[in-house]
Amino acid sequence: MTKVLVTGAGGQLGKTIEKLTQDYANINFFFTSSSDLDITKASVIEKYFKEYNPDYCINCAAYTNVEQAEKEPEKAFSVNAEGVRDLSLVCKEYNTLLIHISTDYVFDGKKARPYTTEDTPNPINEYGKSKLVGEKYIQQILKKYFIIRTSWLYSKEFGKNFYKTILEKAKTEKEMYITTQQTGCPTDAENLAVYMISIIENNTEKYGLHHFCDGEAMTWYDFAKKIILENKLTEQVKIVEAKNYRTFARRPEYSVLRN
Ligand SMILES: NC(=O)C1=CN([C@@H]2O[C@H](COP(=O)(O)OP(=O)(O)OC[C@H]3O[C@@H](n4cnc5c(N)ncnc54)[C@H](OP(=O)(O)O)[C@@H]3O)[C@@H](O)[C@H]2O)C=CC1
Ligand SMILES: Cc1cn([C@H]2C[C@H](O)[C@@H](COP(=O)(O)OP(=O)(O)O[C@H]3O[C@@H](C)C(=O)[C@@H](O)[C@H]3O)O2)c(=O)[nH]c1=O
Repeated sequence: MTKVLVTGAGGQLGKTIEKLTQDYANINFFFTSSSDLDITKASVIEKYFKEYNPDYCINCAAYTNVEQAEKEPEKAFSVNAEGVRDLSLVCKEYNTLLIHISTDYVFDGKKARPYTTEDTPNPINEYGKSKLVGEKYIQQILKKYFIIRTSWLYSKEFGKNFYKTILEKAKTEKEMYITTQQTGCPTDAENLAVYMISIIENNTEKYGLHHFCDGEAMTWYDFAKKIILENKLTEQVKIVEAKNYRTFARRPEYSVLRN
């Protein structure tokens, strides 16, 4: 049996992976949440690896609050950069293959065509900066790894995401103002989870940096309209184009990833 340790498993992606595990009888998953395995505590990481000795570690642990990261960047860096560094060091010690998730927000959004893995990142917010440092640590410490950059992740079931926020807002608001100033690819967490598990199942050796998204580029405004349509709420709520939706963090205007 292949042993897979999943960190940050209480979040959107971790829970999505957990839901799929019954389809993979030859993989033994071990799920840990932030309260069991805190990746900012090196000795705790070490303890879990010693006990479980995993073949793979899927790291879903991250500080993902883009707005809040501007106000407390040190917290974002502690998890997304230093935590990832310490996890990589333990992966090296135990010969565990790390599958790590990164983000489209490592790019500045000035390009007009899909970003490839060859494009130079230049993050414009603290979340993106912290995730990029995390990527660099992995590349420095490990010879073999998978870094999978994805974008605009949503699960209809788990966690906090734009899809669920729009449905929640639709319960109380008649009009919703949604920005047209960013373009990206919404990605269903289930598709990403299946992709990551397929790397393990197939013993894939295409190590390195990869981009994975669902492939249909749109603005957040387009995505909100889609969500409302899909949930048959067009009579109840109107989606209004916003050109100046104010946020604390800057976000890339264009962050479509080329798969
Ligand atoms: N959400 C998105 O739109 C996108 C996400 N990504 C990346 O995908 C990955 C998964 O994101 P997603 O599931 O959506 O995010 P979530 O915020 O839903 O999940 C992240 C999980 O990490 C946990 N966590 C936070 N700090 C620590 C820590 N120190 N040690 C262990 N666990 C910790 C959180 O636990 P707790 O809640 O208890 O703090 C939470 O359960 C992340 O790497 C993220 O950067 C990439 C692109 C898009
Ligand atoms: C709720 C809401 C948001 N917006 C805007 C704000 C922002 O510019 C954009 C997206 O909003 P959110 O804050 O939900 O999304 P955001 O937190 O920016 O999502 C990002 O999360 C991190 C973790 C990633 O890695 C990215 O790929 C991306 O998914 O939509 C509106 O215009 N109207 C609204 O009513």
